[in-house]
Amino acid sequence: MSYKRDTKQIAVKVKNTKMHNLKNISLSLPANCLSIITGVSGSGKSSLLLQEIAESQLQDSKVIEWEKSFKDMIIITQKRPTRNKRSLIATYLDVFDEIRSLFARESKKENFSFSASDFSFNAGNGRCPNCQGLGVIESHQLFFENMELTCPVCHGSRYKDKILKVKIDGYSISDVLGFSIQEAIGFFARNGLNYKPLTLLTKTNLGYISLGQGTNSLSGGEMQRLRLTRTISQQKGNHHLFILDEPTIGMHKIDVFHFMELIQNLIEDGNTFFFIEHNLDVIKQADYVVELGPSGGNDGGEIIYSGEIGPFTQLNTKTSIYL
Ligand SMILES: Nc1ncnc2c1ncn2[C@@H]1O[C@H](COP(=O)(O)OP(=O)(O)OP(=O)(O)O)[C@@H](O)[C@H]1O
Repeated sequence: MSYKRDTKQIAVKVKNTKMHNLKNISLSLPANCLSIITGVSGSGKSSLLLQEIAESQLQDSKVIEWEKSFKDMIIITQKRPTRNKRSLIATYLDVFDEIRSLFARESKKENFSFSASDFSFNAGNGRCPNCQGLGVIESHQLFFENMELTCPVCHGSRYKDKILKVKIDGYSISDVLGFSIQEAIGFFARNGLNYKPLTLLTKTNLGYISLGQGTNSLSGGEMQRLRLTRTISQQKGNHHLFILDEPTIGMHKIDVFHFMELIQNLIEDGNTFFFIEHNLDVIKQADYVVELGPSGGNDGGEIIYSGEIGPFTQLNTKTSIYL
């Protein structure tokens, strides 16, 4: 079923907010559409969307009235969720357990008889004892920041040699962690693993990152797209509200195009998106726009425009003039 866009179908009403620099403003945002909050730096976008609206799910708010109930509200900001060195793309997407079980089954065929936990690099008997499965060791410098050096025992593979002898299609588990997402799809498909989260990731143009890359090494924009992918692949059904903070930051024009295709498809499926966004290619694709301004700080916090995208493109605001 494909949902019809109707900006008159209200998701949330904001009444007289004075959060930070916001000047007692009221507005509403539609359900089942893409709404974009834009405006110059410091105009109050985060105060409105990330604080006033998003935080109303955590506490009662006199200012926020939800007109539509969503199954879930998923807020994805620029903040990194974890600095955990052991969080990899594969573990973050919940696909690593399946890989480990596959290798454990293969080891039995080859009479090694390893268990899935032997293929863990976080614990167990299979990981390299020198680096505890990190593949790197930290070199402590007196005057400089600590440096990470490739582990001299496992040479970065994270595992003991006996674990690396188990191969599928000629690849060890360490080789599989070295696959890019794009390469891993073929391996997953051939071996009956769930490759849906990987194909979804390629739609957000992250097909180039590797399964074994640490999530702490991703940029803010990459991390948001990874979190979006994980959230979508874990969700059953639709009718979710997604709040994203400049998701296309750092993306090339062509990447933005593909990313927006994914977002538009998710809206067709019945989801609602609120973005903070400056990217003109994205703003053009919005159904509904709110521009805050006219400037930052105390000189901001007013509504310059709030309504459908069509009339907005005819105006001469600081944003619409470039559309
Ligand atoms: N916790 C806070 N307490 C007091 N003032 C705040 C707080 N957070 C933000 N502000 C102020 O409110 C104003 C709007 O900030 P906000 O972060 O909402 O702007 P923004 O439009 O999202 O900016 P940017 O595009 O630079 O992220 C700024 O003047 C900011 O200094």
